[in-house]
Amino acid sequence: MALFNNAASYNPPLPSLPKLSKFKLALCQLSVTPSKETNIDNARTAIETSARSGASLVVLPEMWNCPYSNDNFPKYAEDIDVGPSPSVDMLSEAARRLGVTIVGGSIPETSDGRLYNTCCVYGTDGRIVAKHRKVHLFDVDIPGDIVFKESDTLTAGETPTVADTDVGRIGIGICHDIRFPELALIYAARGAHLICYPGAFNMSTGRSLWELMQRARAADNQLFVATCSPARDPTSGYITWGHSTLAEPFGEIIATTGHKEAIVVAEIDYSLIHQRRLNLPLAKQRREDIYQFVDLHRRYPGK
Ligand SMILES: NC(=O)CC(=O)C(=O)O
Repeated sequence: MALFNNAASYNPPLPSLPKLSKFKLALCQLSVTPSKETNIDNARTAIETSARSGASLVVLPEMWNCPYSNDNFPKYAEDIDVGPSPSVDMLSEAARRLGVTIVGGSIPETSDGRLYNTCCVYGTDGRIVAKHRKVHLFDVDIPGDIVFKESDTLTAGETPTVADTDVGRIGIGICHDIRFPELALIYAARGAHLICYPGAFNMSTGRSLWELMQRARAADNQLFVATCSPARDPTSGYITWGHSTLAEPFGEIIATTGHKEAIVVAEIDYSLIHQRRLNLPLAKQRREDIYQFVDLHRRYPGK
């Protein structure tokens, strides 16, 4: 029985290797304070430290410039396209000055009267090469534990996002986006080497799901997955799990950290993608005679 309409064949290409196929990645697990200026200064310092450690790719957390709450999102929001945007200016300047690619975590974005949870990717020339607006908003209701409704203030993005950079093709998801294997499947089908998920899982979902989700997305799609969380602040209204992590194409964890402020530096070698896909050729074993994959974005580009 076909579960999906036969519009596209899911046969992820072996992605060709980018300019830099072996490089260091840094995950900056930043403390987030009520002062946006302090957050921007801290992020700049962490990026500089990462570059000094030899990182070619630096990843920041979800909502690194703004304590995570619906009250704060409008107060800390920046208009990325029109400006002013001190967070974007800092990231762009740092990427260019240090010659690193930056997956700029996420910040609240204001645009045409709406708010989004948005991640920009910066090339080594400082230009924004991709902008991802979180497509799955985090609405959760676990009575006695956690209630949060991003949809009270935020609007969901409409498209998957792939960035072509010096350090490969990178698919972007923001936190709750990691729970949707379909998004990761699209990135794999488009030849991504790595999926980056800036994220801020909380103490409840973090314990049970944070590691599981990233290892699953890496193993399902036989590519690298990197997550980057804010550091845990037990006094905050929304306490984050931490544990920023890099997983490889078999789902093994290459590097991770605890819940305090930290920079995780680890080496990525994309030849492992080829090796793992030879070891276990899932693309050839897939039963497209009984189920098929539809990449709706490819079918309706621009939607
Ligand atoms: N910020 C989020 O999307 C949080 C999330 O997904 C969680 O599980 O916590």
